[in-house]
Amino acid sequence: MRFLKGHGTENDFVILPDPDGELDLSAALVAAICERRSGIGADGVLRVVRTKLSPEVADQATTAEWFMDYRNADGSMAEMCGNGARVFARYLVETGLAGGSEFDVATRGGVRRIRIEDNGDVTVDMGKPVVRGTSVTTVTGQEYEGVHVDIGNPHLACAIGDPVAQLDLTHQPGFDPGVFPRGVNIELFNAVGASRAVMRVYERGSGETRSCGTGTIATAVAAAALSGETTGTWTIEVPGGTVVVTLDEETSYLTGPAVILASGNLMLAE
Ligand SMILES: N[C@@H](CCC[C@H](N)C(=O)O)C(=O)O
Repeated sequence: MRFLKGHGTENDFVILPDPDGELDLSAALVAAICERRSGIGADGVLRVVRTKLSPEVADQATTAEWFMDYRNADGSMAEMCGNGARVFARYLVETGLAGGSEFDVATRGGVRRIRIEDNGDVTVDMGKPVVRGTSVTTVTGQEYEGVHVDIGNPHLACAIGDPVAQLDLTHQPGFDPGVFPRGVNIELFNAVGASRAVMRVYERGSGETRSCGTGTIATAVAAAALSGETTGTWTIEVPGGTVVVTLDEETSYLTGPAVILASGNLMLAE
């Protein structure tokens, strides 16, 4: 099985080209691939398959030729992955499967418009984030309140007073399963000045990662809300780098680098 490895601000992915939809990608195989010692190691898998051959998103095939079939490191499926979409787009461009500076990609969360910037960064139109109220998380016994943001997938973005660098995120933070029956991605951030935040994240299905694109959108929404705003441009610093989030009346945009760094042949059993 051919594979590539890539990352977006160190949120890392194994890419599996499967244009004709022949791969039976079980949760166990995904978890084995993502395992950092006995596998290749990654936060998730991006299967590249023709949209028209993927019944769950076939209705998107009129605009998006390629479907980003995203899986978390534990093998679970997610609706959307912002950094994954940037890396997926980089793969399509580098292999000639997509041309021009703008094109669409199919995802479980709907069609996402991609723009390749002049400096090589990739921008994803992430759609309009929906705020669904507030909830709380518990990290090493400390409770933090946050904003429940839906950006295709569920997030709880919490502005905290403690420095995020000092948090212990080696264990699953607590959350209310009544509010998040399918689990939740939890962002903890410190707002720095008027339009900057420092964020860490504990992702559903992957644990702590060094960046989360959808999480940076949720953080921008929560950070903006602190000053009573719903629009603006936010720079979000994550352990793996920096991304820019723009919120406007209609939608949100995620901009940042995306890198393909290796390719090879995977010999794990299919
Ligand atoms: N890292 C991603 C989000 C991946 C999905 C998430 N773990 C979930 O289960 O919802 C991103 O960059 O958005």
